[in-house]
Formats: sequence, C-alpha cells, structure tokens
Amino acid sequence: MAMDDQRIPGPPPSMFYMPNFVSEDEETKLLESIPANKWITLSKRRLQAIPARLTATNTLLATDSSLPPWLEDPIVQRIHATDAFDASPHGRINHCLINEYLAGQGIMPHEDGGAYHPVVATVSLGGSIVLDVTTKEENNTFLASGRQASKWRVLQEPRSLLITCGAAYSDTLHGIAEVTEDVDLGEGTVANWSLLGDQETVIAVGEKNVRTTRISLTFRDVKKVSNLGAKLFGKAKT
Ligand SMILES: O=C(O)CCC(=O)C(=O)O
Ligand SMILES: [Fe+2]
Repeated sequence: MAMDDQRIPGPPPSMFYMPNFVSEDEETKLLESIPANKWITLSKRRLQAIPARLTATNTLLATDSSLPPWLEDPIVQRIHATDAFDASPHGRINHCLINEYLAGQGIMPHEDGGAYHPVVATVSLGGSIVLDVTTKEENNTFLASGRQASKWRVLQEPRSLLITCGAAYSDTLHGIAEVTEDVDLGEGTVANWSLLGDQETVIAVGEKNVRTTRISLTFRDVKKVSNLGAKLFGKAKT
C-alpha cells in the first residue's frame, strides 16, 4: 500500500494520514475487544499497554512476538502492508498503547523518545480530535487565548490512520489540548484538511469539532525485547 498520496503537507514531510483505514464494523469490534479490566487511570486520561508496559529500562517483556488476534487481524496486518515498519528492528509491530480521552481531556506536548523505533502508527476510534504538532523550539509559545501556539494541527477522524516517522518523529512534539471543542477548523488551519474523509461535517457544524470520547491505538516496535518465556523456562537447546 503506497502512502505517498497520504503525505500531510506542512509538517516535516513524514506524517501520513489515511481516512477510513478501518470500517465501522471493525471499529465496533475493536472497541468491544479492548480489555475492560486493564486500564491504568491517570488524572487526564486512562491507558493500557498490550502486551505490557515497558520496564524501567525501556524493555518489553513478552512471551510472544505477535499481538493478540483482535489487534493482528485486521489492524496490524494492514499497517504492515504500508511498509512503515519494514526497516524496524523486528520488522513488525510488537507494542500497542491504548489511550482513552473523555471530552476535555488531552495529553501534554511530548516526544515518544528512544525506546521505540522512530515510527508510530495511530488508529483513532470514537470521536475526532486535533493533534497539535510543534517544533521543539516552538513548544513554549502560547497564544493570548492560553492555547499552545501550534505549528500544525492534524485532525484525526474516527477510523483514521496517522503514521509519524522520520523528522516528524524526531524533531517535533505532539500533544492534545484539554478542550471540549476544537475550533477554527478549516483549509488554512488544518494541515491534513485535503486528506480528510469528511470535510463536510466539520464545515456543517461551524468549522469545529465537539469532543466526545476518543480512543487511540498507537502501534510501535519497541527496540529492546526480553523473551520472558525463554527466561522462565530456560532457552530451548537446538
Ligand atoms: O492519543 C494519541 O493520538 C496520542 C498518544 C500519544 O501521544 C502517546 O501515547 O504517546
Ligand atoms: Fe506520543
């Protein structure tokens, strides 16, 4: 699957946006499959990691190199078909972080850092949300409204895929404002406007997005993996 046509104009040229990456049926099944009892609640959102959170040394302890079937098929397989992970250390995704944001919740500007191969694939489910992307120098600039000056705004629609790699991964910060509405959304303000699946709805409601619960699945290749099975039971002698 070629992603060249999905390149977002504006940010460092290594962010790609694809609307309708999963179908509505797939979205429903995915939302139903997220384990209900594994959430870790933070003050501004809740999250869970599959198969596990990284250790203090950024190591993934895993018994299996693949993710659970409900994530492998269709999502992981479909992301692999974009070639985005071809050059990663394991040549595949081995980790999924799930974040849930209620209306008004967000995440502080940050970078994902060195624990991962520098490619992240994000699938959005539920409501739409604006991801603010800034260069590292720009990060501490605030507008008179108190909102973070954002160099690029990426509108993530439900069922969309966003791939961030290259300079966009290494030279920018990303965050989500803690607002109940994303306002002033249009051709001049949304970096991926031309790639959206449904511009009409945004225009129809007054160039804004009223936040509802949004769940993101972020897929990565964790560089350091320790095979828990081999450690516990002894490496098979071959
Ligand atoms: O929810 C998102 O789209 C962003 C999540 C994020 O930045 C992260 O988990 O590192
Ligand atoms: Fe992040």
